Amino acid sequence: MSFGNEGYQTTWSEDPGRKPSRGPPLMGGRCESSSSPLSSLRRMAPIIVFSSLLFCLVLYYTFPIGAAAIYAPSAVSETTGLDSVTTEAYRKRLRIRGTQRRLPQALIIGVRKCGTRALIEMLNLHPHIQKNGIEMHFFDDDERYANGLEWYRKRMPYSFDNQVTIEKTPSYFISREAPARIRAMNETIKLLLIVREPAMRVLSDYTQIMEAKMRKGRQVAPFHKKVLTPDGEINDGFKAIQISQYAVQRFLRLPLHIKPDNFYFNETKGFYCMRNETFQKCLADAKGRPHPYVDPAVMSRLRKFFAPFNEQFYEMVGRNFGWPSS
Ligand SMILES: Nc1ncnc2c1ncn2[C@@H]1O[C@H](COP(=O)(O)OS(=O)(=O)O)[C@@H](OP(=O)(O)O)[C@H]1O
Repeated sequence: MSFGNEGYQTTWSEDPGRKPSRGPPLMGGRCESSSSPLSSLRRMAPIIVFSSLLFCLVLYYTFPIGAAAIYAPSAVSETTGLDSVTTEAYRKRLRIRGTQRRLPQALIIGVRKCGTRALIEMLNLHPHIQKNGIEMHFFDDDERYANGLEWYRKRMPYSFDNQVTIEKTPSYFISREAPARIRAMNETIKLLLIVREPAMRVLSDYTQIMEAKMRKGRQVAPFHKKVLTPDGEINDGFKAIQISQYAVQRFLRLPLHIKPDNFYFNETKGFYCMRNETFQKCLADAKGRPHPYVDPAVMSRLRKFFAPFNEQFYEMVGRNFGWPSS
């Protein structure tokens, strides 16, 4: 082949799959151009693309989330070491490198119907928190407890070592066995207790029980018949009333992260809902059910009954919640 345009074009025209290039060749005819860096690169291109694809596939199937962790290092949060992709993947319980399942370092131990779900969901906005989504009933259920701590640990979500794993089971608060068992696991564990005006908590508890029974087509005694005895005394044999007689305490010592902006009031729902950069959510309809109408005199009776217990509780936690006493 000759140098110049002609030779160059001839070279390409021998390969009908390639388009002729405009202008002169960089280096003479076929033989010479095939040894140029550019044409070597051209020949190598399919091999490079194929090898890269193969490499990505191997990487993807070996470390499904590893690829996401490598991708976007610039988006990694300074405080958490997590980027939004890995956080999201993490929340879906996929394992990423550097994570493992850990025993909880904090527990929401109650109180039932006092906003325990709202509390765990709101805490979970903090990137140093990793919640366990379901109530484990590990410390208050003999059969589950007999499975051992390793069984419990394996049911916890994956977390980084700078994250606090948290679980909520409100009935730990009313279990005789749970305190000693929790202490045996970790005597420095943080316990969180959320409380609510006790008479209203009883009504909330009753509403849930009532709804569950009605769903099964069963009869439900009206509220006043559950909370008062036939001679008008407080029925303190009613479990919901026993649960509302509080005691215990709190705290986590985490860097400040969750801010007022993370909450907004939803007029329709009548409750605060949550949001961050990537999502917003309200709790499901089972939270914040409309309560049945109750004679105010019955609520007043309940409040009088709870008043001395509340005083003891205020003293114990060093805070007066100012709940009504009539
Ligand atoms: N943000 C937000 N959204 C919805 N609901 C909220 C919220 N904050 C607190 N609450 C109150 O939470 C009550 C339910 O409490 P729990 O989650 O502890 O219930 S449970 O024990 O897990 O069944 C639920 O009780 P009811 O109103 O009686 O349904 C709510 O009053």
